[in-house]
Amino acid sequence: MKPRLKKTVVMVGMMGAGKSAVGKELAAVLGVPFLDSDAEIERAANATIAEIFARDGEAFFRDKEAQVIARLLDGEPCVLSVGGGAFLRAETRRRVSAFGVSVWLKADLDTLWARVRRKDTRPLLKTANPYRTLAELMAAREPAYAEADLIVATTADYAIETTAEKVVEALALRPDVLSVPELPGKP
Ligand SMILES: Nc1ncnc2c1ncn2[C@@H]1O[C@H](COP(=O)(O)OP(=O)(O)OP(=O)(O)O)[C@@H](O)[C@H]1O
Ligand SMILES: O=C(O)C1=C[C@@H](O)[C@@H](O)[C@H](O)C1
Ligand SMILES: [Mg+2]
Repeated sequence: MKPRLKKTVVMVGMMGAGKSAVGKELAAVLGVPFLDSDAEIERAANATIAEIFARDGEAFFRDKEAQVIARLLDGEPCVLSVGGGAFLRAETRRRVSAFGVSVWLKADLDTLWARVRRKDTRPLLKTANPYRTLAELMAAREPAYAEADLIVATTADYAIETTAEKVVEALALRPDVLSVPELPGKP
C-alpha cells in the first residue's frame, strides 16, 4: 500500500533549490498531482515569467502569484512548488500553514549558483553581479523560509531522487500530513 498524503505539500526556498525538479519527483513517489505556481501563472498569462516582469512589473506578478497559490491550496492534496519569492508574503505563509504543510528546500549558495547561472529565465538575476544578487536575496529571505514547517537540506551531491526521498522521510514523521501504512504482520 502507498503512503497517503492528507495535506498539500508546498515546496519553498530559493531559486535553484530544486523546488520544481524535486517537487515533481516527490509527487510521482507519493502518487499525487504536481503543480507549480510559476508554470500556472505562465499558462494563465500565456507569457513567460520574464515577460510578465518586464510588461506588468514585479508587484503585479506577486499579486497573481498569491492568488494562484490560494486557489491551488483549495484543491485535493498535491505537491505544489511555488516561486522563490512567494513565501515572503505573510498572507501566503498563513494560508500555507492553514491548508498545507511547507517544506523549505535549503541549499547552500554555491549549489544554487551552479544551478541558476546558465539560465537567463530569472528576471531578478539580470543584474551586473548576479552571484552577489543571489547571495543578497538568500540572506534577506532566510528568515521567511525558516518559518516553514519542515526543513530539508540539499547539497550539490544529492540527486533529485535522493532529495525527494529525504522529503518523504521528513513528511513521514508527521502523521497529520502523511499516513504510512503499517507493514503486514507487525504486531
Ligand atoms: N540534485 C539536484 N536537485 C535539484 N535540482 C537539480 C539537481 N541537479 C540538477 N538540478 C537542476 O537544477 C535546476 C534548478 O532546479 P529547479 O528549477 O527545480 O529550481 P527551483 O527551486 O524550482 O527554482 P525557481 O524558484 O527559479 O523556480 C533544474 O534544471 C534542475 O534539474
Ligand atoms: O526567487 C524569486 O523571486 C523568483 C523565483 C522564480 O521561481 C520565479 O517565481 C521568479 O523568477 C521570481
Ligand atoms: Mg521552480
